[in-house]
Amino acid sequence: MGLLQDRERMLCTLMSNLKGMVYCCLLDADWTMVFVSDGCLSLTGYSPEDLLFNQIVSYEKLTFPDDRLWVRELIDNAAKSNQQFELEYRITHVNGETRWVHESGLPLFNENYELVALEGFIQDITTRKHSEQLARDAELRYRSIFENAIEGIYQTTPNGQYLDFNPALARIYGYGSLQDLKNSISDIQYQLYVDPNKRAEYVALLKTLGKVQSFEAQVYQKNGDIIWITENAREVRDQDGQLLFYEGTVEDISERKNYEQQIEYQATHDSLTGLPNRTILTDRLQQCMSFADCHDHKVAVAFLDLDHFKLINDSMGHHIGDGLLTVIAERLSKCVRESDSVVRLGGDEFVLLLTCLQKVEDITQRMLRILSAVAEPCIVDKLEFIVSCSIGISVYPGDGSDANTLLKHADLAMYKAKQSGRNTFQLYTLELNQALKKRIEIEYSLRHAIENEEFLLYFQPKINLATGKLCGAEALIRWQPKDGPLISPLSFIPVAEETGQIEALGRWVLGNACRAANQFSQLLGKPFSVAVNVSPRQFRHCDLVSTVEQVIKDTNVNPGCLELEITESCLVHDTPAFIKTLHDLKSLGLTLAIDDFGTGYSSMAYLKDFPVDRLKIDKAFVGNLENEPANVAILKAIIALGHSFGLKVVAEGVETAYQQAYLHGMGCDELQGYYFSKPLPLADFLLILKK
Ligand SMILES: Nc1nc2c(ncn2[C@@H]2O[C@@H]3COP(=O)(O)O[C@H]4[C@@H](O)[C@H](n5cnc6c(=O)[nH]c(N)nc65)O[C@@H]4COP(=O)(O)O[C@H]3[C@H]2O)c(=O)[nH]1
Repeated sequence: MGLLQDRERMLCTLMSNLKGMVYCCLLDADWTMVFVSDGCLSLTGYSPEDLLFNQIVSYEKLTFPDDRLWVRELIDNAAKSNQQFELEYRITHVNGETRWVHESGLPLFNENYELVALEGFIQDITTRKHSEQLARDAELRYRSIFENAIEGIYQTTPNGQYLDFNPALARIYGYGSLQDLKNSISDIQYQLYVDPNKRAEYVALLKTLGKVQSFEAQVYQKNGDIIWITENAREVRDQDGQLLFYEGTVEDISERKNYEQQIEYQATHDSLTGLPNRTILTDRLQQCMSFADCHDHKVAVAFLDLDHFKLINDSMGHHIGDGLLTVIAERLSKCVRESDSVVRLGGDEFVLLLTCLQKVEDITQRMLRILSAVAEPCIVDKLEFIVSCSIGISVYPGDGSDANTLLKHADLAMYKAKQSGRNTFQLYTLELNQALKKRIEIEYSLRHAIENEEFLLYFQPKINLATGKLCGAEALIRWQPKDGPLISPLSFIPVAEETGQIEALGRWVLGNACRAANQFSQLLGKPFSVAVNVSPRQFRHCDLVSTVEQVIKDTNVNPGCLELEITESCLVHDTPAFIKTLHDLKSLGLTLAIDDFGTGYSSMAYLKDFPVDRLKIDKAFVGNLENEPANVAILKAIIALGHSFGLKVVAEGVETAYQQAYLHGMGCDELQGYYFSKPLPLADFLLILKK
C-alpha cells in the first residue's frame, strides 16, 4: 500500500514539474478536459480549474481557429484506428498570443472497446518554431542571394568536382545552364584552369591557411575563350574537424586585368616600334642570365646605335626619323631568335639580348647579319635612305656578372665601334675598358681644366730657308694639371673634339696666341706671325668667323700676324658654305695654311678653290727621308704642286741636318722641327727672339 502511495506521489510530482500539460479529454466538440496537469497554466495561461470541464474556456476554443478543423480530423482518424498521434498546431494563450504546441497522445478505450477519451501531453514549442521559421526565412533570403548574386558561388569537393553552384558561376564560365556546367566539368583542375598548377596552388593555400583571398587565375570558358577570375574561398569542416568541401566565390576580372595589362604594356613597351623599352631591360637580362647559368650558355648584350641618325632626323624631319626607326626595329626583330630580345632604349639606341650562345665566336656571324640587315636601303615616304649602325657587345658571364655592368661594357664597346669608323661591331675587352676609362677621366677633368685655365701655349719656331731666320711660330697647346705632369695635346684634343669642349679651348688658344703675337711683334719691332691649329669641329659647329673677328678686335692683333692651320681632312667637305667660311676668314686679313698635307685625301681640286697661303707637309714624309726613297718623290711633288698654286710650302718634323739640307735642295720655303727647336714655353721663346 505504502509503495502504491509513493508511486502516486512521484507521478504527481513528475507531472507538475513537466514543462507541458498532461491531459485526458473527451472526444466531444469541446475537447472537454477531464484531467489536466499543473503545466496547463504556463501552456495556456489558464489554471487547470479554468479548463477542466470547460469551466472558463474549452480546449477547442483555445485551439487556433485555422487549425481546429485539421487537428480534429487528424486526431479523429488516429483515434478511430487506435493509433498514437503526434501533431504540431497553434493555440491562443490567455494573453492573446499565438503559441505553437506539440501534442502527442493516444486514444483510451473501455472494456467494451469503445473509444472514451484521449490521453496525452501538450508542450509549448513556440521558441523552436520561431527558430525554425527564422532559419527558413534565412535560407530563403540566402537562397535568393545565391541565385541572384552577380558573383559566382560554389561548393566543390577537394578533388575538384562541383557540389553546388549558382547561375552566376555558370554564366561567368559561359555555360547556358547550371546543368550544362555540371555535365561538362568533372575535373576543375584540368578542365577549367588554363594552368592546372594554379588549382594545385589554390588547394595548397586552402590546406595551409584554410582560406584563399583574391586568388587570381585564368580559366577557360565553355567556348574556349580565356578569362581572368579572382576567387575567395574557404574550407568547410564538420564539428569533428573533418573536411567537408570547399566553398567560394568567383568574380570575372577580365576587364580590369586587360586594362592593367594594357597599362603595363604601355609602360614597358615603346609606343613607336612596339618593342620592349628600357624599363624591362634589366629584368629581361636578369632572366637571360639565370637561364644561361642553368644551361651553361652565354648571353650577348649588344648595344646598337644608328650612325648619324640625328643628322637625318634633324634634316629630314621627325616623321622620317620615326619611319626609319620603325623599319630598323622590324629588321632587328627578324634578325633574332624567339628566345632573344630586342629592346629600344630610346632615340636611335637599341639593345639586343642574344641567348643560348655556346661560344663567343657565334656572335660574329650574327652581328654581321645585323649590320647588313640594317644597311639595306630603307624606303620612308617614298624616299630611300641607307643607314648603318655601330654595335658594342659584352658577353655574360665573361664581361660582367650583373646587368648594369654588362650594359655599361656593351655601351663602352659601342663607343669604340663608333670611333673605329662606324658600321661595325666591337666586342668588349679589358683593354678597351681601361682606354675608355682613361678617356672618360680626361673628359671629366678637362671640364675643370677649362674652368681653372690649366692650359699653356708652347711655341715652336719656323725657319725661313731662304734667309735662315726665324719667320714665325706655331702655337701648340699643353695641359698642365695642378698636381700632375704636363699632358700632350694628342691625349686630350681628340676628347675635346668629340665632346665639343674644343670650342671653348679653341677660343682660349686663339686669344692667347694673338696676345703672344702682339708680344713677339712688339719685341722684334716688326710683325711676327703665330700659327694656330683650328680643329674640324670648330669649323663645323661654331661661328668661327665671328669668333676670330672678335678675338682680333679684343686683342688688337695685326690680322697679318695670325695664321690659321686647317687640317687637310677638314677641306674634304668642300661645300659652298665651307669655301665661304675660308673666304670670310681670309677677308679678316689673316693667312691660312693646310696642315698635315699629304695625309688626307689630297684632292688637288681644292687647292685652286681655297684661298690658302701655305701647305704644311706632314712630318710623316720628312721623318724617314733618309730611309724611304719614295718619300723623296712625294715631297718633290708636294713642293712643286704648292708652288704651282703660288703657295709657300712648309715642312714639319725636321729632325736632322740631312733632312734640312735635302728639303732646302728641293726648294721648300720654311722648316719646322726639333732640329731647330722643340716647342718652347712663352718665356723661353721670348729669349730666342731676343737673341
Ligand atoms: N716627332 C717630331 N714631332 C715634332 C717635331 N717638330 C714638331 N713636332 C710636333 O708635331 C706636332 C705639330 O703639330 P700638329 O701637326 O699641328 O699636331 C698637333 C695638333 O694637331 C694638335 N694641337 C696642338 N695644339 C693644338 C691647339 O691649340 N688646337 C688644336 N685644335 N689642336 C692642337 O695636337 C697635335 C700634336 O701637338 P704636339 O704634341 O705639340 O706636336 C706638335 C709638335 O710638337 C719633330 O721634329 N719631330
